[in-house]
Amino acid sequence: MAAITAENLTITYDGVPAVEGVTFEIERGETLLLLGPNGAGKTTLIKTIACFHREYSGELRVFDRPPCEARELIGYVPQSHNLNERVPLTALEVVAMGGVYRRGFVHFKIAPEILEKAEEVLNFVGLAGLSGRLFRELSGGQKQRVLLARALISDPEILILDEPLSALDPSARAEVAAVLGKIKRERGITMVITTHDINPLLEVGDKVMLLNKKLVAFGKPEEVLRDSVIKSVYGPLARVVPVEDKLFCITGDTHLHRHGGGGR
Ligand SMILES: Nc1ncnc2c1ncn2[C@@H]1O[C@H](COP(=O)(O)OP(=O)(O)OP(=O)(O)O)[C@@H](O)[C@H]1O
Repeated sequence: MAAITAENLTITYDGVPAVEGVTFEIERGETLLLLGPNGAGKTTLIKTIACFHREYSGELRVFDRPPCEARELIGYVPQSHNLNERVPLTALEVVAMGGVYRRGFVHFKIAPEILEKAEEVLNFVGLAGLSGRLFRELSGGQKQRVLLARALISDPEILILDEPLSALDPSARAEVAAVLGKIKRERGITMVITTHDINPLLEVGDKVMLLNKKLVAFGKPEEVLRDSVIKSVYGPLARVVPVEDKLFCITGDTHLHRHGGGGR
């Protein structure tokens, strides 16, 4: 069954297109890696799938429903969390909040079954021992895993992640990528993940979309990650090279610059 279907989808802000004429389909359980340069429309597309943005034309279906009728199926992890870190919330409380909000109202006291579920998902993301630690005192990779747990607590059918690896160092990126792989293998959740750097995520990606306002390419990683395709968006120095039997995509985009993995 298709999890997400888009046909000739154009998304606008006050009539100005940010995403134009995009057609694609993602099956249940597949992971889509959404790649593209700054301003390509990645966040716009995922916000529209998650019903945070509604100005679009063409067809968009989430499990065969309009996005705004499928909201309870979607877990969304934004690029920067909206938690006020001056409030001393523990990791467990942050995760439990995901379970509370999903029910449409705010409790002052979190129900024991939600706390129990929060412990379970924290364990799933490998943070069982840190449930009592203050969120603000965690490392970047640990925070990102707590935010994943917060989205997982409501058992979403689709998990949408906006740049889950940005601002993390290489070892934290590998940690978070490993948890995403576990979510895919063990929970079979459909995922849409935006990224500037596709390399740490290639293992989890079933499909890759290269977006640059219009859809440049869409398909299996080996179909999309070809020199000619990558060069058409990122310029003549971009390329795809095999490294130890895996593809490595050099686009000159953020992470590669910051951490010296190659690039322009
Ligand atoms: N709220 C908004 N109002 C008007 N225009 C917007 C709004 N949000 C985004 N845009 C425009 O839509 C286009 C796509 O932006 P979007 O944030 O979706 O790109 P992106 O690929 O996620 O970029 P980045 O990688 O830099 O986050 C840009 O031209 C941007 O200026």
